[in-house]
Amino acid sequence: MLRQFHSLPGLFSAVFVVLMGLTGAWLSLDPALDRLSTTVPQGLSVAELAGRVARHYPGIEQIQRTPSGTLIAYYSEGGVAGAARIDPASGTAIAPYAPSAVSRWVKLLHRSFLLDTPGRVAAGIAALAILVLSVSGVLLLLKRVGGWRQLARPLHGSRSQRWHAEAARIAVAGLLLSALTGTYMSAATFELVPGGEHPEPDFPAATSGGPARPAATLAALKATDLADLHELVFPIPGDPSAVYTLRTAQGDGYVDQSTGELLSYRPHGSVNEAYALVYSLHTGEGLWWLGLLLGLCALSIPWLAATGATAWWQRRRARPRIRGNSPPQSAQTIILVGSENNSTWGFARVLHDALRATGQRVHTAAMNQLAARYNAADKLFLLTATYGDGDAPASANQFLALIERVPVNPAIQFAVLGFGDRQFARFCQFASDADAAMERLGWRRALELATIDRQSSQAFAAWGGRVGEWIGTELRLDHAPVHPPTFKLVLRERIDYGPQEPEPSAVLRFDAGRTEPAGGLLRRLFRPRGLPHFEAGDLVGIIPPGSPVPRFYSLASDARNGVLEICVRKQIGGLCSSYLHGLQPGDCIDAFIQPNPQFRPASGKAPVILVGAGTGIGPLAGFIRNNVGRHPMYLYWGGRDPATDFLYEPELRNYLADRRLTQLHTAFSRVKNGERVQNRLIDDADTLRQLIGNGGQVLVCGSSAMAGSVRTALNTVLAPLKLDVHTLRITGRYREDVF
Ligand SMILES: Cc1cc2nc3c(=O)[nH]c(=O)nc-3n(C[C@H](O)[C@H](O)[C@H](O)COP(=O)(O)O)c2cc1C
Repeated sequence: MLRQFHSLPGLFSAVFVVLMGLTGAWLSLDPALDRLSTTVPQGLSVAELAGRVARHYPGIEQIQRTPSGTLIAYYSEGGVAGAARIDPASGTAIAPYAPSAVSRWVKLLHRSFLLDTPGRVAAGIAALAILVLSVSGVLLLLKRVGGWRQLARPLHGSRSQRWHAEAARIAVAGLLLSALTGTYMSAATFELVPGGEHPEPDFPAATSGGPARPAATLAALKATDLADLHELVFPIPGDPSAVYTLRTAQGDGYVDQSTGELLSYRPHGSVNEAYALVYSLHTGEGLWWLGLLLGLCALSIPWLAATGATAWWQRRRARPRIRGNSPPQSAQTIILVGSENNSTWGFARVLHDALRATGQRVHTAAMNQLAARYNAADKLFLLTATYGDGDAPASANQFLALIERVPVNPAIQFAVLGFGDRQFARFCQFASDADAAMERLGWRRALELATIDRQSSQAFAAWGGRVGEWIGTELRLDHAPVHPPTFKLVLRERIDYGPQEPEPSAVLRFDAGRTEPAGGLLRRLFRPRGLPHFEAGDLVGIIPPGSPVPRFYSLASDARNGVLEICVRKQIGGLCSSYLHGLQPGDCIDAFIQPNPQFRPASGKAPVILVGAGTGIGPLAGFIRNNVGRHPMYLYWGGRDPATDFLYEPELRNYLADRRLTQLHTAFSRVKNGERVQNRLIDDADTLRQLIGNGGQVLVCGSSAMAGSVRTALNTVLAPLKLDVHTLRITGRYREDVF
């Protein structure tokens, strides 16, 4: 909901908002340039200045002082009107005054998109849109990092998400201020709120009528500090009833040209003063440094628009489409889905369509969208995958907290179907947790928890039979697995480790098998032809011959590295790993990319602690390879035997030499006094405490057994800091990619 509240105004107003940001940034330079070309004299009175100017310009009509302190004299000479910027020290001209036509045009563009009144309305709406975007953006950011105190925390997510949030984090205070003041000023233009206009003082009924005396001698002008001056209008020469008009920061009045007395005066009200402050805060006039800061923040708007639109598009593309989705309050059946990589949505869609075909009104949504009430529902299905090491998938990661707060609905009966993979130690653990929570809270169970291993269509159809018995209608659930479109990869290189061993490992490097751009800059700028976008830590899905179900491998390279690299151990009896190990250079495979934005080093300079075992080193090696900023990175890795499976050994030595890797700690289990990676963590406890105490984050990749031992070891290491893995995990500083 909050995300929609952020995305929709952003998408609708993008062009206007970007235009406003760019023009605002341009205009922010004016006060600073003005200030640079102006000397502000201390202790000079308006009388002294007026005297000096009048000496050089006998036909002086008016002196204006801009908020930055620039003095402009308007005069007439031989019947010709002129204007000049004045040096306050001498009263002479510094240069003729001619406001920049470009600045005027940019100001008009900023205020009204050059469209007069309709444009002013549009500009007001654009300012309001920036306000809404800033407020909703801050709320989203806080939700993402876990509260105010975590605001500076490293960010995770896809590249566009991180770039968007990173820029927003820096610029949001400035954007909020500009948007708030801009919205107020627009509202004041249309008299929706009090503005800056103030009533003129009453024109004096009578003047002394005496002869005009030099401005420099007039008491009221002597008593006014130049720093307070807005405008001084000189009397028409030869008219004894004419007066000086004096406008200052505090109020406006008329001054007798003979006695120098202040004849009438009207101080500005607090509303005028507040508006003047709003104006300064928005334009930077009188506060040039603030203007420049706001201008820099405004420059982030095009960047935020581009990265925000990309993130929105990526999310939209990944979103499953459900036909005939009834609103939650009128649906008889509710299907809630827990999914990370979308395949569970495919199963949910089949169930949704089959139930609709029986005449039911069905509502399907993510488990995180659990509603507080379902007025018409009597059936609730939870279809959920499990991720990490028995954790919730992305679309269900708030479900267990949400269900605690929702009142139990006795009219509804529930059934949970878990999707998982028996290769994982905690098979369908999250489905089991969700099922147990429902039961504990008192929801009525219709079917026992059922599980589906590796997206088996047969098991799903069989479960459909049980659902049919429950609802008293035959239900056919025919699920044909749909994968994202695949692309071809050609094996270019393989590096074998321990080929004589029963379970050898190999680093496999693929490319798209097409001509690549010439080397050097071109190659660095453009992705090699044919490879889609991916980053180290994403997953590549490979469908082995003889199975409809893809197997996923963590990527050890970034598309810009020019290859798609994975590190694979051959499992005894493993269909896909045997297939991959059987490939020779030149052989082709079909693959697709599954983004895994959770598993990336966060942005920023905080130390990164990489922990892995076996082929879990793949994505970690990719992170180190791409650590071109030389941020501190520490690798703890466990293998079996340095003679046969020291994966990436030469690369790691190079990375240590060129400082992409700060320290390397290895442990080997199949040597004399063999050790595992968790032993290294305990050995290095002091360093780890220091790194994590300094905001370091931990990324773990490997088997679930190893991940469990690493958690235990790190909990021991962190105990003196009163920290644990759970706390790090909920603040996004502990991430696992477990297989
Ligand atoms: C990184 C990763 C971790 C996984 N962890 C588990 C797990 O702990 N337990 C389990 O039963 N299945 C696990 N799985 C398997 C998924 O739950 C299973 O493939 C599911 O069908 C994916 O559904 P989805 O595409 O809707 O996310 C994992 C899969 C991946 C890629």
